[in-house]
Formats: sequence, C-alpha cells, structure tokens
Amino acid sequence: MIELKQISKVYGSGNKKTTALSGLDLTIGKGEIFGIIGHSGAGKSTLIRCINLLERPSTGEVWINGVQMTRLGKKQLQKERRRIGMIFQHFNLLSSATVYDNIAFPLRLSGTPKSRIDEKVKELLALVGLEQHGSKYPAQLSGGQKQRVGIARALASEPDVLLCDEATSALDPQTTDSILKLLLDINKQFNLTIVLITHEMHVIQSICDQVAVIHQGGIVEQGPVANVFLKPQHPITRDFIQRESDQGESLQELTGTASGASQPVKITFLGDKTYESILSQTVRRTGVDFAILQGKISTIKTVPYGQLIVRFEGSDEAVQRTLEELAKQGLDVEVMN
Ligand SMILES: Nc1ncnc2c1ncn2[C@@H]1O[C@H](COP(=O)(O)OP(=O)(O)OP(=O)(O)O)[C@@H](O)[C@H]1O
Repeated sequence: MIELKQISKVYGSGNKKTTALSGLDLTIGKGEIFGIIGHSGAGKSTLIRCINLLERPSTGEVWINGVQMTRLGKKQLQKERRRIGMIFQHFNLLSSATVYDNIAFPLRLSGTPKSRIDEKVKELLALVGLEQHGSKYPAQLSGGQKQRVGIARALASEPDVLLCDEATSALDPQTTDSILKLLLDINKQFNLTIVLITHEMHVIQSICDQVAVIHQGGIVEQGPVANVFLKPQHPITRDFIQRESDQGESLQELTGTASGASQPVKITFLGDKTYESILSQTVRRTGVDFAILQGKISTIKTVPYGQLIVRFEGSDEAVQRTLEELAKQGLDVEVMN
C-alpha cells in the first residue's frame, strides 16, 4: 500500500517560488492500477516522482508497505527503491547498450550472479514479447518496442510497485493500446501495484481501477473509475470527459433546436444492464415516447456501460413515473439543464 500524507512541494525560493503540490493526501491499495490525471502543470510529474523520492517533498510523509520512505537514510532508500520500478515517456534507455544489456543493467548493479541475470533477462524478454530483439540497440526499435524494454528493465528487480510517467504519451493510439494491455497483464500476473500519470482519459478508462484528478497541486476528485467517469463532480473532470467524448458542442446544438419543452435526460447503464431492454420495456408500461439526442456504448476497463441522452414526450406525470421506474431498475437518471 502507498500512502502520501500531506505532501507539499515548493520549487525555488523567494519571489521565484512555485508551489507544485500543496498538502496532498493519497492512498493507493496493493494490486490496484491507480491513474492520476491532470492538465499540464497540475503537478502530476512532481507527484509521481515524490513516490520514489526522485523528488523530495518539501513537507509530508511517503509510506510504502508500512515503511516511511521520507525517513530513510541514503543506503536504505536505495534498497527500498528496488521495490519501485519506473517507466518514462521517452523510455530513458541506454542508447549504447543492447536491449539485453539495458534489461540486465539493474541486475548487474545489485550484484546478481551472471547465470541468474541471463535466466532473468530471457524471462523478461519473453514476458514483453521481445525474444528476437535482445541483441538490437534502442535506435533499431519502434517506440512501442522501446517502451517494452523500459517495462522489462523496470520489472528486473521484481518490484511491488510500477510507476508510469506518461508512459504512452509518445506513442500512436494502436501502440498505446498494446502497451496498456501489457501493463494490465503484468498487473494481473504479479499483482503489481501500478501508478500512472496521464493527461488522457482514454488511458484511465482502459486499464485503471481508481482515478484521482489533480489540479493546481491538489486532488480535486477521486474514486473508482466508473464513479468518476460516469458522474464527474468537478469542472476539471467534466472537462476531461467532454474532450474525450467530443460531444459537448453537438449536444448543445441538439438540445437547443429540438422542439417541445421537456428537459433532456441522461440515462446511464452499467454492467449487464447495458445490454438489457430496460428502457423500451419501461416506456411501453408508462406510455411515453422518446427521441434519442445522443448515445454511446463503451467499456470502463472490462465493464460495459451505455449512456443515452433522450427527450421524453408525454404528460408530466407519465414522464416523472418513467424516470422513477428507470431509477428503480438500477439505471442512473439525470435530468439535464
Ligand atoms: N524543477 C522545477 N523547478 C521549478 N519549477 C518546477 C520544476 N518542476 C516543475 N515545476 C513547476 O511545478 C508545477 C508542476 O509541474 P509538474 O511538472 O509536476 O506538472 P505536470 O502536471 O507533470 O505537467 P506536464 O503534464 O506539463 O508535465 C509547474 O508549475 C512547473 O512549472
């Protein structure tokens, strides 16, 4: 488990001071994939680098599996850091070393016997699907392959935690998805805790269990991804979701031009309910009609969800009864303004 308690980070001094993090608390459970999303300058990199103390917080405590990292001396910190792997946006590979040697590097550093290194590197090459590429140099690899080397290197010391600093931001969408799938597989296989920072909601939606939204150095909203994604509370979260779905403008146009006085209603279906005929059965009973203004079906991690924006047509009483019946059957119903 990772616990950050009242973490602040101030860069510089005097009138050149920048407060990157201010009094931030965060708890990340063992085996979770925890995403931290925020705009540029929100404090994401500073936050993730405070977890392994690549950046020392100005105040506050960092606890990992019951060890207070912020209290450790240099030697102990070096030892504890082996339990925390990290991958980077620009991979940070040694360009003059082969793929094999890049992966072997942390093992050699910790004095692992040669025969064990060979065994481990081969195991890791297979894990990340690069068995045929051990003797190549980073310049001979694609971006996705470079990140696979980064992941293998980070896993060499069998860490409990993997920190991902914008690990897919330099990759195209297809490669991004293959790297996210690899991270998900590794999380399942080793029950590895993964903390990732990103500015892309898609990354959060694809693999994270929990999400925290960071803004101006503080967490403004957090929770299970389905809760935050489907019922965002903070304007910054809403903004991320709107950008991702790219639907904000068209909804305004649709609701502005549609005839009739009734308000649009957003209906959210989660899990198996996504594929059930709850809406059609309900309106048949209550006798209202509806027009669909917008709709989408997608998944959050592996859970399907649907979101429909509709305008009901019928008497006020019948529309009200429809909303109540939908809510009773476990759908989330929100009358939009
Ligand atoms: N080494 C530094 N010295 C001074 N200020 C810094 C330093 N690193 C970061 N900052 C400042 O701290 C704030 C948070 O920066 P940080 O890099 O953590 O944000 P971020 O969310 O990761 O942004 P981005 O997505 O653009 O990388 C910013 O105002 C930034 O200018």
